[in-house]
Amino acid sequence: MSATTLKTLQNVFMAQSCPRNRHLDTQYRRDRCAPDMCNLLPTQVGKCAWTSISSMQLHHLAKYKSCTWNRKTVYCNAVSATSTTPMEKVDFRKLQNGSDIRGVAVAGVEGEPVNLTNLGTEAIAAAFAMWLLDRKKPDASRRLRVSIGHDSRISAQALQDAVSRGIASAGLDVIQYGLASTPAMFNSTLTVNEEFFCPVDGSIMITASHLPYNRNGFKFFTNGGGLGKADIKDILERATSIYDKIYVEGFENREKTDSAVKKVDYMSVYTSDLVKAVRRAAQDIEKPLEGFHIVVDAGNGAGGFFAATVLEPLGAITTGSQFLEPDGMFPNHIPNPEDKAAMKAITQAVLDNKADLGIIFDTDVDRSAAVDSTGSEFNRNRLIALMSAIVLEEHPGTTIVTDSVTSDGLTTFIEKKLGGKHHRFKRGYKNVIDEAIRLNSVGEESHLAIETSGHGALKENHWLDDGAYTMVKLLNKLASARASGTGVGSEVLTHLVEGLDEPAVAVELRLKIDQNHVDLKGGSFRDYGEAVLQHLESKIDGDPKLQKAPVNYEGVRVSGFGGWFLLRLSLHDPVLPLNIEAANSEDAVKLGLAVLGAVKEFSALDTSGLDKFVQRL
Ligand SMILES: O=P(O)(O)OC[C@H]1O[C@H](O)[C@H](O)[C@@H](O)[C@@H]1O
Repeated sequence: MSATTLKTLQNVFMAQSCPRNRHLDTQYRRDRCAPDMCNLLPTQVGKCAWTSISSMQLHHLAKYKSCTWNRKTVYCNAVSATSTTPMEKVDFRKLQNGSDIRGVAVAGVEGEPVNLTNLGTEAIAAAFAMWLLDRKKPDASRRLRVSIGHDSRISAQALQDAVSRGIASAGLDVIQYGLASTPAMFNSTLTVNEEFFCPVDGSIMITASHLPYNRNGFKFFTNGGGLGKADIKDILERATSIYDKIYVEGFENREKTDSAVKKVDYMSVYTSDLVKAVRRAAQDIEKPLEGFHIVVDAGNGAGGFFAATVLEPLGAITTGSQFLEPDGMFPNHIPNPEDKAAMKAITQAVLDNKADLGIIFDTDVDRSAAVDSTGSEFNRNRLIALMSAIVLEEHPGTTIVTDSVTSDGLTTFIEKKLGGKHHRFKRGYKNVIDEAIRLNSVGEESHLAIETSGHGALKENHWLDDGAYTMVKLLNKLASARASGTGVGSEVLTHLVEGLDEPAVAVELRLKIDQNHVDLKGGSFRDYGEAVLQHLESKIDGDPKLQKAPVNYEGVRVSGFGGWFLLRLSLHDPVLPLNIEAANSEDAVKLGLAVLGAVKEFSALDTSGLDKFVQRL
């Protein structure tokens, strides 16, 4: 049997769907660099220089504009498929997590076997390339190109190589960014800068966001935004076919694919755009944050760049910033603004350093939160309130789209104090962003889509879900207030959220569904969860002290006892998250009891957390 490679397989698929791509792939194979050709001569300016390169290869290289690049930012290396690991069966469907791909990439955690292997990753990347080729045909001047970035996880390098092999196997150009943020990856599909091979046609971020160190995954982008659930399903189906074919035909004689990979310091482009945005907001002052002391906590994720390449060029002092070094074991705290220990760490850093402001990011910098100089958090509803105040100053009356677990006090604040409209939608950053885009398309103006999780996206920033840009909006406010003499320090921000009614009690309890329980009768946890919700709803209908929210897009949201609760299905897990907010513990417990009364007969539901909560009085 002849050796089967991902490349040849890919050619079969491509030849079927796109004959022109087969030509490009042939061309690409001729052009690609053998390992010994990949030493970039540092003295050569303007053009890429190769050692031992044939005139034929040079001819082809010269043909593509993408081979003219800036020596300062580009290096070349080879991606070779050298793994000799036996192939294991992969259930690709299980890797889908909403609009992301997530899996276990590192062995060693009991009960969590690796299901995101290098070979599986190669197949997924090849499948994304095919998906892209179906939507976007390369023109004669260049091949399609895909940028690849990663966060600080310990599996990042191996997966980056595997993704590169998968993309190159389909005949697409690979541009590696190394350590990067998720929003920067999306941004690379929009940037116009040929020196950095931008815009790229597609982009892949290797990240599992705030999940533990052994996980990893992928987010995919085109200039239309992040791929949605249906696209991810499609990619995983394609990956299954690619992988199964190799699995059946054998992989041990697999031909090496020594494709050239370009490496670019794209983060310098992205961060200089952030710096420019703040300067613009402060009447083009070079150092509008001069003298401000701002500490950053990157939680050892990818966000450490923000201190040295955004804040410092703007004049801010960043001493006392912490956990800026990437460390995929996350030794200090989970990089996630929703995590209490993480918020405590940045708050402490602000107080210890007597800083004006603290900024915290999640691992891949699509989420963020802040802390003012007194240690008061701009997180969850308070961050949404602050961002709403800023956006509504710029766009009076606009609609703010949020996730479903936002408080009643936030609605009152946005609508009564700020004069905007609060559209409380579903949980999930993609849901919130897509809803804001939809509202605009039907004539309802919206400029901000933001979640309590710290994900935020603005229309002015291409609906890019960007934790760093969210923080830039706060910096703009600080800088412009000082430039116009209307305020100094983070009081300017604190002042903007005055009047926000915050409940004394706000809890989230996550009730697990045991998927193997007999009560599921072999059905899915989703069906079971829906049955719980339906039952709760019917109980509420008969209770005069409780009122269902007149407009609600997710789960069962109920007002009563001066507070509210929301029980819904988690987007990803076999869990029913329950949020309760009330003015005091007694009322919060009454709300908890109303839920418990309705759900206790569902024996597959673990209500122990709720039991404990209602006994707290
Ligand atoms: O439904 P849950 O389990 O609470 O998770 C919902 C959350 O999942 C992920 O973390 C997404 O990034 C968030 O946008 C979303 O809000």
